[in-house]
Amino acid sequence: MALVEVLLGVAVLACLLYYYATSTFSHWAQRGVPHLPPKILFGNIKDIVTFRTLHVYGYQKLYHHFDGLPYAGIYQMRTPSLMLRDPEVIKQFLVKDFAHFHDRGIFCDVERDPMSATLVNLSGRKWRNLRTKLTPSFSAVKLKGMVPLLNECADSLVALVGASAQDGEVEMREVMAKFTTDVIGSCAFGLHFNTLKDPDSQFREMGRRVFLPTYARTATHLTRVFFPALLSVLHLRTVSKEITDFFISLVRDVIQFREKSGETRNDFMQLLMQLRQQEKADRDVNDNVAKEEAVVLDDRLLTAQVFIFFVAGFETSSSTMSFCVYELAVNEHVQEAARAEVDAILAELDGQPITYEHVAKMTYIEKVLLETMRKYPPVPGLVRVCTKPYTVPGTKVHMDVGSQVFIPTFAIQRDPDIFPDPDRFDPERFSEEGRKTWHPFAYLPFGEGPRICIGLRFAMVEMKLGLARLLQHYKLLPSPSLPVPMRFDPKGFVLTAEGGINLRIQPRHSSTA
Ligand code: HEM
Repeated sequence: MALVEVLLGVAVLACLLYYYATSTFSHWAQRGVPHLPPKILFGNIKDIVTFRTLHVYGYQKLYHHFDGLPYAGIYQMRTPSLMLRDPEVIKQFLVKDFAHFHDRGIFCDVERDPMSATLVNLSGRKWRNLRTKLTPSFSAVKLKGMVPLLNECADSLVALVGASAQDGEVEMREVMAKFTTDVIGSCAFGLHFNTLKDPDSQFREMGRRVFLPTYARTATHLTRVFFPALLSVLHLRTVSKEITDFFISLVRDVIQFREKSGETRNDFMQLLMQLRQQEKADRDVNDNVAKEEAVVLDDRLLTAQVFIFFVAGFETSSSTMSFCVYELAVNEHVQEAARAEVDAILAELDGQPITYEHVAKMTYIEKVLLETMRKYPPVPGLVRVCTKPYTVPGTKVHMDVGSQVFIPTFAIQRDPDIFPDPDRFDPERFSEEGRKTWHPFAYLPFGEGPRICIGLRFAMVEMKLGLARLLQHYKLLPSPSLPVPMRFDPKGFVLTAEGGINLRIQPRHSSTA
């Protein structure tokens, strides 16, 4: 009898599990949206979830399965997701109908996971409110003030490349990670330290831990996107307690130091501290913002924003710069053209440090970076959730609140029908003429619409300046061990070159040898 009960229990549990795993699988058929038959538990992304295929290639395969269609339905495990393909449709969702899709649907639990209340994760009015507050910190005027800090970091970059060359070879991924850590440390956290000179700095170590490519981390990211509720049920944190505590105490120390010493600096920390003070003054005068809409820039929220500048800004820029030097090394003519531009600008400066205005003149280097991000978008896909019931224009496809939209950036930017010969590295795709050949919404490395990357301009200045200084001092050549074409690390959530980017470095002037 007991055995029968146990078997019955197991059978009921199995049925419930089966129901849970498949209950969403009629979603696209009911709406008449083209789709592929999903597999139990995995939907259409089994090869991605089981790490048999790198995520970008997995989505690229799905994308091409629906060639010729403006959109298609996919199942990301059991979550139905509308995959947008046509740039005009993408524009419709990201810009014209933004009011229906302003959130990413990412788990955010301020109490348990204080670092989760970031501009990237927040939703609705809270996001809007915070975005409005933070936007002025990224204005051209503010960035201009940060160029001297960037110049200091670029000096260290040049020195580090020279110092780390072993038998003339340097692993550039690590060097670029140190440079962008230094930049964020200086411009966001207001630190006077130098990771480039001190390879074991704790700050760099924390950066390494946040981004260490592991299967577990990729699995947590996937859970966060596709099963946000599970994170909460399992009491999982997106950022470990150790890392959270490190950043909270770091920010607290910097704030206390500045408040006590009266020291100021042209960095994001200062701008956020000013914002906090301004906000406090406004609150004292005017207390009429509805509570649920208000975002009060207290120490926790301030720390979370500085932290997200680090998370969103460090790996993305470092990965772009690494892929960029890779392409410059294997495309010598592009490198020479970029160097000619740098030399001409430096000649104008006659030994003075590079200014914001001179960075703006680096139009060829800009094209090189844009082409790098076409081939290697650091964020290879965009996600939105429906926040207000929606019907896809000109169709009967109805979307409920909470349903997901996915834009496969990597696949679109490597689609040969949009960017012919997509593996060829050609900065001229971004010339005035080149730009006329593709739809602006087919190029999305920074996203688009009101939720576009807030750090776009900062990242471009940082990367242009760093590259210009490298080209000023070194010739970059492929080392014999450099894989051509590029191979990606299968464990990475962000695109990472497998085995690093080893380049041969030839100093142009004896002083940098
Ligand atoms: C090469 C460098 C970078 C790339 C490729 C990049 C890419 C992106 C992308 C694709 C998004 C999502 C946009 C969307 O959903 O439409 C994003 C959002 C964001 N990025 Fe960046 N990013 C870079 C650098 C930075 C830097 C340097 C910072 C800060 C200093 C930063 C801060 C943010 C923030 C806070 C958001 C969330 C914006 C919002 O939801 O309102 N990013 N970025």
